[in-house]
Amino acid sequence: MEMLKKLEKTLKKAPIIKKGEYNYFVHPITDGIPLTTPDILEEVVDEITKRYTLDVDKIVCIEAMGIHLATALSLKTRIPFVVVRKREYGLPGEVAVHQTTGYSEGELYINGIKEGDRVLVIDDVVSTGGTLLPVLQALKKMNVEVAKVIVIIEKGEGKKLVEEKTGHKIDTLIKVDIIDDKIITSPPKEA
Ligand SMILES: O=P(O)(O)OC[C@H]1O[C@H](OP(=O)(O)OP(=O)(O)O)[C@H](O)[C@@H]1O
Ligand SMILES: Nc1nc2[nH]cnc2c(=O)[nH]1
Repeated sequence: MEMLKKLEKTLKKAPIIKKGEYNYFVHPITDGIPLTTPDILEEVVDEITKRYTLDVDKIVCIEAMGIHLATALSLKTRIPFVVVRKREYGLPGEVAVHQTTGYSEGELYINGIKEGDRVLVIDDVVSTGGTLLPVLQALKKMNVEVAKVIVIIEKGEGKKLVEEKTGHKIDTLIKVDIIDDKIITSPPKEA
């Protein structure tokens, strides 16, 4: 993980809270607390632009903790971004998506993306896959071309599940395991 020093260092010391039975790590990239420094944001988006060529029309992120990533990436690449919101707008063509995570569930609403758009989907973490999977399935039904899926942190089996169910490769920057209340980081698990 030579390139993602700050991300790795801060993840290793991230606090873990219990949400029911779910072990939830708290980190600036995924929660905006305790402090999201320009350095850590820059390290992440610099690594993304170093590793991947992003020839897409739009960056698609998911509210809430994909928005700062899309913003930083958009400023760097000049590619505009769209937010899949937790709020219904009722705009023509709006598509609702049911999201579930290890600790919550709700609706997400897709606006601003049309058939034929070539997009990058970016999010902060994939854990159960209950957010990314239905979003990718909805975009497929909308005949949107998902050229790339990037998630900063992979945790649990969600990445594998989403790859198997959608056929998309999910590119991640770092893998997190929580074992005996300790955070272990490792390079992404390549399928
Ligand atoms: O793979 P999953 O189990 O779906 O977990 C990943 C999702 O969990 C968080 O979203 P959430 O809506 O919980 O919180 P946020 O509003 O802080 O982004 C995170 O931003 C991911 O979108
Ligand atoms: N910050 C954070 N976000 C999550 N989203 C799904 N799982 C997690 C987690 O463990 N930590």
